[in-house]
Amino acid sequence: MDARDLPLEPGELFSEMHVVTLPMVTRFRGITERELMVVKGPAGWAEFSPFVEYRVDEASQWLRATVEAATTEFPTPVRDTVRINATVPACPAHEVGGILGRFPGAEVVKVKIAARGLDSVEEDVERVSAVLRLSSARIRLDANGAYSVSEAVNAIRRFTHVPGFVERVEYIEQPCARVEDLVAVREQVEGVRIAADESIRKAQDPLRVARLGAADHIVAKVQPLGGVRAAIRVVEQCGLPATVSSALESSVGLSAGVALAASLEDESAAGLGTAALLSADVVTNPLRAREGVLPVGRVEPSQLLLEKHRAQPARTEWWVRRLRACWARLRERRED
Ligand SMILES: O=C(O)CCC(=O)c1ccccc1C(=O)O
Ligand SMILES: [Mg+2]
Repeated sequence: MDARDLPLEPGELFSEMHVVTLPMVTRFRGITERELMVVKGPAGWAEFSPFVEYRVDEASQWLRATVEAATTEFPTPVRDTVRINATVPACPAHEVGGILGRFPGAEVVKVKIAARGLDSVEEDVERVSAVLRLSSARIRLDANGAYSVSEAVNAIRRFTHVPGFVERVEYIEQPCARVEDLVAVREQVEGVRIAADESIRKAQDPLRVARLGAADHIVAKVQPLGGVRAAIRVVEQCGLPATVSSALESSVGLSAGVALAASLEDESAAGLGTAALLSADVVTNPLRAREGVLPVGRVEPSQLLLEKHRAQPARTEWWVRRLRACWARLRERRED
């Protein structure tokens, strides 16, 4: 469904709307609980879960993905399972073994780094060393844009001294926030590929990364890019290899990510194993990888779990207001 065809109110399209608070196994991205909304539309269940600090402008883009999932079938997949990467938060090195144990069979591990910029580089090196020691997987790092150009160059140099790193690294995701800085890092660092995440999903113009030669690889996320089809277009137009990744969604949102990953011609282990970082979900059989792969297909929340994890009334009201504000924003823009 196109924004121009949206009915006046979300309640006219969605027959059910639920807000839940899901506890997490470990702190990730500064949070220990994931608050999100799931809705039921004519084509099935869909998730609406922009992070709580996002404003209407950014959050309404995520709502496009929700509307797509609730009203249309996903594109025909080209494979029926999707390989995932393990995701290691910026945790102390001694926790790495426990985290890796939650992702059996993953052949790639993504490690969060730079929680405090270059100040955390020693802890980051410890964590990366632990990953390389405890698994034989390939490795990806994600700095979430925390470094300046010179900090990125220095940090990357430190990582390349860790035994096994150079041989096993796939890429470093978003070392710096600005696209121009990614270009500079890419020019100054040899032998380590650069991936763009925020520069794709938070950009007015996601194709700028490819035009300026700011990355070797991109990360594609369904909700921030406005849906599975919109994400496929971004990947095609960028012309760069792409990794599909989650926004720390429930299994409902993850299943849309799996639909995207299963639609792309080239497969790259997806960051969609993050149900393993939640200690509860809205479906009875969470989308947890077995032998490193996830199945393609829709999922159905359990009314019991929706009830069990229902958010506090004030938080539910906040989400319903947010949904309506984003809905109004999409309808306003329907002439675009
Ligand atoms: O890609 C993964 O392995 C997991 C998902 C992930 O890292 C993530 C999850 C929520 C918000 C941002 C990010 C990110 O890639 O920066
Ligand atoms: Mg990232």
